Amino acid sequence: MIRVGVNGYGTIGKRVADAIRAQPDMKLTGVAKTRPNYEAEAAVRKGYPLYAAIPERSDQFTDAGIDLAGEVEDLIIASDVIVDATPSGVGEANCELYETYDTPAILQGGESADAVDTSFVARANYDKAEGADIVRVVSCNTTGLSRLLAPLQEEYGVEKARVTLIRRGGDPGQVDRGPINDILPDPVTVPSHHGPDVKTIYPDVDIDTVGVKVPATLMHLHSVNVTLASQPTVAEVRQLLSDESRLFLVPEVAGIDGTGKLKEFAMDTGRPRGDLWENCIWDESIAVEGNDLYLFQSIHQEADVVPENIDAIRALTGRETQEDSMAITDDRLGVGLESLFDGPRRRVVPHSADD
Ligand SMILES: NC(=O)C1=CN([C@@H]2O[C@H](COP(=O)(O)OP(=O)(O)OC[C@H]3O[C@@H](n4cnc5c(N)ncnc54)[C@H](OP(=O)(O)O)[C@@H]3O)[C@@H](O)[C@H]2O)C=CC1
Ligand SMILES: O=C(OP(=O)(O)O)[C@H](O)COP(=O)(O)O
Repeated sequence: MIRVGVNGYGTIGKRVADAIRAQPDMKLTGVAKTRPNYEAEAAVRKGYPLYAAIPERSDQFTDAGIDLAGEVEDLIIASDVIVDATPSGVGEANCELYETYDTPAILQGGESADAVDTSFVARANYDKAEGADIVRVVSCNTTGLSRLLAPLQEEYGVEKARVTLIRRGGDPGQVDRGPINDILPDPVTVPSHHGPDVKTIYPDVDIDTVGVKVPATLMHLHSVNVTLASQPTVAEVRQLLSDESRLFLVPEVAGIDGTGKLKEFAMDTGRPRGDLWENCIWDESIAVEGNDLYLFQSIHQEADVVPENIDAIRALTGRETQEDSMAITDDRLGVGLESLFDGPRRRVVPHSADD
């Protein structure tokens, strides 16, 4: 069993902790938090050993009636791998601690690519993580773009990608973010940072991106144009993309016209927190003009990086091949939604820990 600790139990950390628990080859050693808030309460209820991320605040937990398993250093010592899901910039600062205890760590997309041995997207560059000390699972948008480019690059070749990212202003729980009533070029500079971030995964791909922030919280939306090195038909592109477990082609028959219904659909299927781990590509949007491919895809920013963290754990430890790890992760989480409409119905929610 791979012993995995989660340092930073927030939007991403709590989802990754649940995903670790669903894996047959992983044991969650515990989670580290800075305060005994509602998320700490939920962790205790789930039976996750709780560690004090900031030792000086341990008394806050005791005062709140929460028994700590120790301090964050104890969690690091007890783990083979640490998933760091602390706020942007904190992960990089924590690396010294991980190195002190010679414990490999997985950082998140808010950290700098320069701070890690490699950036990571399972479908794109799984093998690069083997033996690394510090790996970065790239941000939700970069994950979504890299997952889409992978089969296109392999099958047709990508001459140039141009993407407009319509970015949600903040997550539902982030009440200090916006805009509330505006549409902002964000970043106003062109190209945005997303293209260079994709190049940390695919250095040779020519990609330009621009970003916009809107008053939404549920998901991001990408307007994608990829100039291919050949001229497939729409049917060929559709087949290629639908063969990817982490690309969900939203069928016309579903009547899903936006991110609101996508999330409602996810909740209706019983997905924990209404999470969508897959890129959600509108099937009707797939168009080919000569060798130019166009499509819309939505990215659930809180969720799509979760299976990537699980695969990064295995990739780091060299325990499984890319294909086997992704298959285990997808099966244990229930990744893959196509069959809900055109194939045999199957489970699309995580196994429980004792399955
Ligand atoms: N949310 C998103 O859409 C996405 C975020 N990411 C990236 O994931 C990372 C985490 O983001 P997200 O989960 O949204 O952030 P959150 O703020 O939701 O969660 C981070 C958690 O870390 C805890 N924390 C704060 N300081 C420390 C510390 N010093 N040590 C340990 N824990 C600490 C906080 O919990 P508490 O203080 O309660 O203990 C907080 O809940 C960032 O790099 C972000 O860029 C990547 C993809 C998508
Ligand atoms: O959208 C994201 O980052 P990105 O737009 O910089 O790729 C991630 O979801 C993190 O989002 P945030 O940095 O707006 O919280």
